[in-house]
Amino acid sequence: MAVSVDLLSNPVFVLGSFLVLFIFHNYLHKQPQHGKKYHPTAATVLHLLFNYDKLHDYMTTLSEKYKAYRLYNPVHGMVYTTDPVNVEYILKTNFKNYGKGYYIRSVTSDLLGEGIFTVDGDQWREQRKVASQEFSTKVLRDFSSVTFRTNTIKLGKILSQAADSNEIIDINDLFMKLTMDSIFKVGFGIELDNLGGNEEGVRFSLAFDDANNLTYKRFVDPTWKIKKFFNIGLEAELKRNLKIIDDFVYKVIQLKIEQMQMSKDESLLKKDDILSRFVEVHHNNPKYLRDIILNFVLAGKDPIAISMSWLIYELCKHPEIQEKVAKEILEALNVKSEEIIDVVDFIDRVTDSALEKMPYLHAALSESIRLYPALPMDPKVSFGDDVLPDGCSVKRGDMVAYMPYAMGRMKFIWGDDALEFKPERWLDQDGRYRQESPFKFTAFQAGPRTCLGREFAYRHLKIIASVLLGCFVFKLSNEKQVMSYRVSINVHVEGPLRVCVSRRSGFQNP
Ligand code: HEM
Repeated sequence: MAVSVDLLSNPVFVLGSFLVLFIFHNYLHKQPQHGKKYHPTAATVLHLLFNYDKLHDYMTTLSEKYKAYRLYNPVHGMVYTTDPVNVEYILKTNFKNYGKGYYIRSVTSDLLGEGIFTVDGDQWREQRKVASQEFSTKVLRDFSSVTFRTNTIKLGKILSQAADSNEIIDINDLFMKLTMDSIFKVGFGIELDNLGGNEEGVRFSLAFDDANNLTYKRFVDPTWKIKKFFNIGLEAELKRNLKIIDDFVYKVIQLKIEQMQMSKDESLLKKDDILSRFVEVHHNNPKYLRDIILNFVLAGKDPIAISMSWLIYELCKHPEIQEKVAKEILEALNVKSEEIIDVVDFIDRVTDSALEKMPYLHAALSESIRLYPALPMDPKVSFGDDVLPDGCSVKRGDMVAYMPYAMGRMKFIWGDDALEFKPERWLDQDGRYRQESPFKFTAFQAGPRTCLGREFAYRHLKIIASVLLGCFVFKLSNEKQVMSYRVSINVHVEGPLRVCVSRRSGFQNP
């Protein structure tokens, strides 16, 4: 056993074996197989490991050559596509044939259990039904808006102090804390207070982020199961993080169950948060509640923080666009240039109807999500043999992934200016926001499994952005800084995003 683990850790052995298999595989696939056609094999799964730090740019480069291609993997076939026609087929037309399957579930289930992100079939349908009902309730809408407003005020105050003291701040770190606090409050009715520096909250958040990254690494490491078995390397690290996460989450669940059981007067018990409503029905199943919590945190926290960070980064790189966004916000909120206002007064004006008068902000958000989609690559498993609309075959058990990150950079989809940050591409001649086909703009997925939180996400992004951009001007502390991303389940900003903030005229100390 020890010998095989040593060999698996030896890059020369692993690379050599792959090269031999790769050449053999290429030879086989060049032979006609009962008239079937397969996508060209562009590289091997090991190339993903070697290019891990710039994984999505690497996949984009391959996508510039082929709209769909295979990566050689001895375990199962891997097909990657940026072709909207294939994407529509996988996500909608033949939805039944493509799902998470055993492979994706086995990679993600230590972290996400049997939550909505890992299951298929009836299990998925049931959870989707309950979650859709939750998302459509007025209670959730109102409670989440209040929570995001309250936490945005906290963030506004931190930025005010930074503006007064000319302090450089890491806005990415603040967004991660803001969204963790907000999602925890909406999901579980608990003040985590990451923004205020609560130690336990910060510890949980770090463990969650690390577990998220380590889980993603499994997709490119064919030896992860062996490492898990021997509890070595990254798998040992993942196990430590999962323990921190589980200890914390089970404590939250226990507390919630006790609170609900102790409350004598049912009518006084507040059940605004999502966990309270699930506890009513599933209080005997803490594992199920744990999975719901973690899937909800994964769904809601990172995508909002990430989208805000990339938006601020792009607006720092394009100060003229930042001014245009701010002008629209101030007009929509009816803030006069001579008016003196603080963050609390400001947020009172950010009503739903005011947010609807901000199509340019909406466009700027879509533009940064197009270029930096929270989920850069989304793999599905083919449940049966199939032929994609481009005429190429996939076999039962093959993984077929569409790639929102690479798709956002394809000239054949967005035109020659695909790489430019240009909110105008989302507006019609009259300046009204124009929806794109979900099979071209795939950041929220599409078809029956489309993101359930899309409307929720835009509303919260617009609340945060309208307050921050209406009250402050942002600049990169180092204007030459070029941000890169960290590879994980979500496409995070790599490292700190250091910015300087100054007040807009008329905006005063709260
Ligand atoms: C910019 C923000 C967001 C983006 C880009 C985004 C993107 C996505 C994507 C790509 C999926 C499909 C994932 C998969 O294949 O497993 C998804 C699913 C989902 N999203 Fe979002 N999301 C965002 C925000 C949110 C928020 C804030 C929530 C809720 C709080 C949410 C709730 C969900 C849920 C419940 C699903 C699972 C749908 C299903 O499998 O039926 N999302 N989202």
